[in-house]
Amino acid sequence: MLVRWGATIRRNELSGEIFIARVIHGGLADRSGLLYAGDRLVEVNGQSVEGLEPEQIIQILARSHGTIMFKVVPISDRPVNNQTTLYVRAMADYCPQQDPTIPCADAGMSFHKGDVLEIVDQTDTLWWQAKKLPSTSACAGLVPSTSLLKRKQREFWWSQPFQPHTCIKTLSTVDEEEDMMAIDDKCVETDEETFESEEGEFSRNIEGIYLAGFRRSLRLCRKRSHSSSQQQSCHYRCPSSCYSALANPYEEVVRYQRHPEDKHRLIALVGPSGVGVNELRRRLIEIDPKTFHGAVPHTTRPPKTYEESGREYHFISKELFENMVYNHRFIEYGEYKGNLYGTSVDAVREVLSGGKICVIDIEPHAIQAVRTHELKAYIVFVKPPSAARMKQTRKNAQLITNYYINRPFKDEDYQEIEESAKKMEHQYCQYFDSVLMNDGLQDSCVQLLTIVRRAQDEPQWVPASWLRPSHEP
Ligand SMILES: Nc1ncnc2c1ncn2[C@@H]1O[C@H](COP(=O)(O)OP(=O)(O)OP(=O)(O)O)[C@@H](O)[C@H]1O
Repeated sequence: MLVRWGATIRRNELSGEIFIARVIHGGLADRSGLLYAGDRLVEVNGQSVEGLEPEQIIQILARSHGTIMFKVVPISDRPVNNQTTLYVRAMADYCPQQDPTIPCADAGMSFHKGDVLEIVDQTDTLWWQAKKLPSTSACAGLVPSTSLLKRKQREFWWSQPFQPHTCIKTLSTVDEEEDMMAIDDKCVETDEETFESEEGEFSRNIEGIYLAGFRRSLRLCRKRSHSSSQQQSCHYRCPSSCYSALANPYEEVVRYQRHPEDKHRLIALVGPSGVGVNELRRRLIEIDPKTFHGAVPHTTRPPKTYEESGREYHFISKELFENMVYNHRFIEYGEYKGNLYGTSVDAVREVLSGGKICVIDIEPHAIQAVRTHELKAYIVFVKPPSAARMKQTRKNAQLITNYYINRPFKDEDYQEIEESAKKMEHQYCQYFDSVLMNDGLQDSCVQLLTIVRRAQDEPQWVPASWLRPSHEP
């Protein structure tokens, strides 16, 4: 292996001859244009390599200074390089140092979930050559091909001891059970009536525009359905994360820039419960309600006297709701106190068709439902600062939990938010287009505005399938 010179060698076990195994794209050998994969190595610096082991040749090279002379017998049919460059997003982590099967660990390139890789050479069916973008290095590194990485993932997966999967937990479900025993009168225990009469802040009417999608019952239904399903298997709850990662270690991506006349991209905020996703979303819409809008959710509960269908909710029958579920019309849905609630693709479409930017918040398992050719969702992960920092900044903040609305934060909440964020990031970071740390609220709002503008107006990597409309998603 001649990494420093940008090539690797192999020994033919039958003939004992040494061949150039591969030339690393952008390396010295490649740039010289003199060495090709398949060339037979005869001499190095005038010394015959006949009968030598590859390791002995490496030692000769290591002792060499200045110019190095290779004498080779060129391969008769030099391959014509007619490959097109492929861009992919890594859906898995890879570390060559931990891979005993890589032909040359030093020539390998590590990557993490979410990294965008430029695949510059796919000649070898097992080992591709790639650069990590943005790249400052001219030289590519070895990465496993799709088929090889899939195989590795499958082997790794099967070698793991069975662990019942625990989905990311909704805030304070266990503590709240205890709280039920000793109701803190500073908090308000949640019941449907309380919620429906306490909607004020969340459905505020500004300049004649309703802030849709902030209803507490909707948020609670999400928490309830989340906590009640924690015993369900991983495959049922989050097929988007574990299983599809096994199936697609790389996702082909292309550069996409929205044409000013195209519909806006959906902005989907994801974050651990309590981190401030709704606060940020609400503030964004309040800053510019003519530009930003939430999606009006659907529910099967009957409307209150002051509610209008299509404003607070789309009020529909259970039968119709179930039909929409059956036809995959919901991005997310759940049940709360016998009523169904959900955010539909149609509700998002309505906002986008009106020329506005639709901003919603979703649970991470719903990310796949918005990563479609039509919605072209831009995913912003809202990340908490450290627990210590949250303790300083969230003194007046209030939580909506399974059992209470507007409960002040406790120390355990900060820890839970921090841990939940770590799990979320670990499991879903490959889908995050931006990460926003919600430290100071003012700052976070400014950052979110910048992120949203960038998402709409600047080129971004998106799944290649989005630009091939016939291949949804
Ligand atoms: N950066 C911040 N600094 C101080 N307080 C904040 C900040 N961000 C949010 N808060 C406050 O924290 C509380 C929880 O925020 P929010 O309701 O937006 O949580 P969430 O992430 O939407 O969680 P959930 O989905 O469980 O309701 C609110 O009182 C909100 O005003």
